[in-house]
This record gives sequence, structure tokens and C-alpha cells, in this order.
Amino acid sequence: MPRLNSHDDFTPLKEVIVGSAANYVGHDRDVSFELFHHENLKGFRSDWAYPRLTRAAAGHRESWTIKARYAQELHEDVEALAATLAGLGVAVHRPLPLPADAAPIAGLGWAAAPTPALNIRDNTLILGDEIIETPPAIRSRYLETRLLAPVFTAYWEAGARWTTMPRPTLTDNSFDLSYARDTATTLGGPTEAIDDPRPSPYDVGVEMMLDGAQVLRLGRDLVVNVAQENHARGAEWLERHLGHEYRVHQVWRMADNHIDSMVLALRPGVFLARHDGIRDLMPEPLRSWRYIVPPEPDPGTFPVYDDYEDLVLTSPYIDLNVLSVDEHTVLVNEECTGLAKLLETEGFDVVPVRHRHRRLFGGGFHCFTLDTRRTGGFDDYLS
Ligand SMILES: NC(=[NH2+])NCCC[C@H](N)C(=O)O
Repeated sequence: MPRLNSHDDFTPLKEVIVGSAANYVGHDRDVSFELFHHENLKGFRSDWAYPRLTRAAAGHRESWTIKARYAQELHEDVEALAATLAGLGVAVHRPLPLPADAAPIAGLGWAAAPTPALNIRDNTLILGDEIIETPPAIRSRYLETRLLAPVFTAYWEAGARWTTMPRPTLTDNSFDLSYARDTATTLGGPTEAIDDPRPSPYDVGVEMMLDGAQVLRLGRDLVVNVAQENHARGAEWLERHLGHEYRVHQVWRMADNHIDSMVLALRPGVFLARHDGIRDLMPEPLRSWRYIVPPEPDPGTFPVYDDYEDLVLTSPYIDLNVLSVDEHTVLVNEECTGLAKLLETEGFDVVPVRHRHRRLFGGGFHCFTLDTRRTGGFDDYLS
């Protein structure tokens, strides 16, 4: 195994981990899930269609089944993504697949059904030669990085540093609700009301939670999205851990959590951004970069889902979540022709890749991958 080296999202990609969609059967709609996906779920009208789910408020686990056809199609698309990357000469590593009959996992005072290591950008941050497992905010994802342990072990054996941020207990009282309160139209819903935390003997107060996908990596500069106190504590940990070598730029509420469908760096000096206002939310030294803004998403390019049965977890801007193979080559959803054309006009080579159910499973190509070796170094892109 060569050495872990990944400082950015755009220098030539040599090795990557591609997530696994195997056995993605459903979601446990507990308080941690409802809160994390609040922005996309708040408009979801199932609260009156599924009164039976109010049972969850009494402490039952409620699971939400994903239609087998969608899970199968997702699995096909993810396997094809891995094959495309391998075809481009990138060494592809994979997590362990979630077993078909995975038993629920348990923490102190809770249990949740695990989901596969699919959106692997979320729970790990690669900074140079260091693997940092970040503290999950969703209970069902608590052990997700264990499915990556064989790959991480191989990198560790080849000299990587391997760190785990403090693990949260994830009781109801661990969560800062302020972002959801400030932005929501309704709180709670069909399952567990997020603004009615139940006391637990394991309560430790508001905890550190930060996903790798809240961090944009640019060599020695990191842009970290902070939307509430859980994130602020995670960002503070990162600053103390990294010391003075890195410049950590906190941005306030660019998104509810992940920023990789808001802004991605395509090459030094060029961002892909959801809208031009992103520029003003970025740290001052990055406002002079060029911001490429794709055309508004075309609703006709998404599969038609059932309003009541299919949980839509992402915004229609999810196709902005591209993956760069180098400073000229970008993997783009084949349905997103507007974005592909624009990137071609800008001088990029576009590799179209199929990904049908990006709205059901929370991510696009950037979310589903974790680049472990690129040629770029600990560079200063601001000077
Ligand atoms: N790393 C990820 N899972 N990113 C996905 C972010 C999706 C974002 N919440 C949206 O609705 O567009």
C-alpha cells in the first residue's frame, strides 16, 4: 500500500475509497436522523400520512423501508462509479459491505440499525498523511467507519497517522437544536419530536459533532462550516489538534452541515458554487476566486418519487457534488447536462457517470468517495 497523501480535492487522483451501497434497506427515524436531515425533511408531508409513527415518541425504534428496486439501482450505480474510476487508472479501495442481516447497534441508552459505509466523505477527514475519524451525529452511523477499518489499517501499516475524534454519547440532550429552530417551519413530525429531548442517565451536555464533509480542504487552508454548537466544538477540536500549521477558517451557516453541495474547489482559483452568494460566505482571502455557478437543477432529470413513502434526503442541488480526477477532469452525473456543458465551456473534460437516486441516499460522487492519495502537497493556495 502506498502512503496516504491527500490535501485537496483537485490534484491528480491516484487512490480512492468508493463507498458501498450493499444492503441499504432503510433508515431509523430517530431524533438524530430527523435532526440531521431536518432541512430536507421539514417539507415532507408524511407527518399526517403516518400517524402510527407517533409511536416513536414513546421510545419505539421506527424504521423506514427503502424500496428494493431503488436500493438495487443505487448499488448498480455505485459499482459502476468504482469501475469508472478504476478505468481512469485510479486505484480503488472498498469498505466492507454491510451484511444483509446486520443486527442493530447500540450505544448508551439507544439502539439503531446500521447503514452501509456509502457516504464515506462524512465520517472521515483525510488531511495529508492523517486519517481523522470524525464524531458522527447520527446514531445509525456510529460504527460506519468500522467498515473502513481494513483499508485504514493498510494505510496505517504503510505509515499513515490514524486518529479518532472524541466519540459523542448521542443522548437526546447531546444535540444543539438552534439551527433547526432558527430555520425550520415545523419541528418534530411523524417520528421523534426533536424539540422534546428525553432525559438520560448518560447525559453529558452538548457534544462535539462534525462531519468530514463540513470541511473543504485546500492544502494548508481548511474551510469549516459551523451551523451550531455541536459543530463549533468539533471545529475547536480540529484547531487545537492541528495547531498553527493549518489555517482553519470557520464559516457560519453556509449550510445545515455538509458543504459539498454548496461549494467545491475544482482547481486553484476556481470553485463550483451553488449560487453566487456563496462567495460572500467564504473567508475573505477566497472571495477573489472564480465561482462557477451551474444552471438551476432541472426537475425533469430526477426520478419521480412517492411523496409519502420515499424519503428525499437531499436538495435538488446534489449534482453539484462532483468528483475531480485532476484539475481538468470531473466526474459529473450524466443526467446533469447543464452542468456538464458549462464545465466543458470552462475547459474541463467531463466524465459522465450514472447516478439515479442521489436524492434518496444523501449523496453524490464527492460524498460517496474518500480520496486517499493525490499528488498535491501541503501547499499554500492563498499566496
Ligand atoms: N457529504 C454529503 N453527504 N453531502 C451531501 C450534502 C447534501 C446536502 N445536504 C443537500 O441537500 O444538497
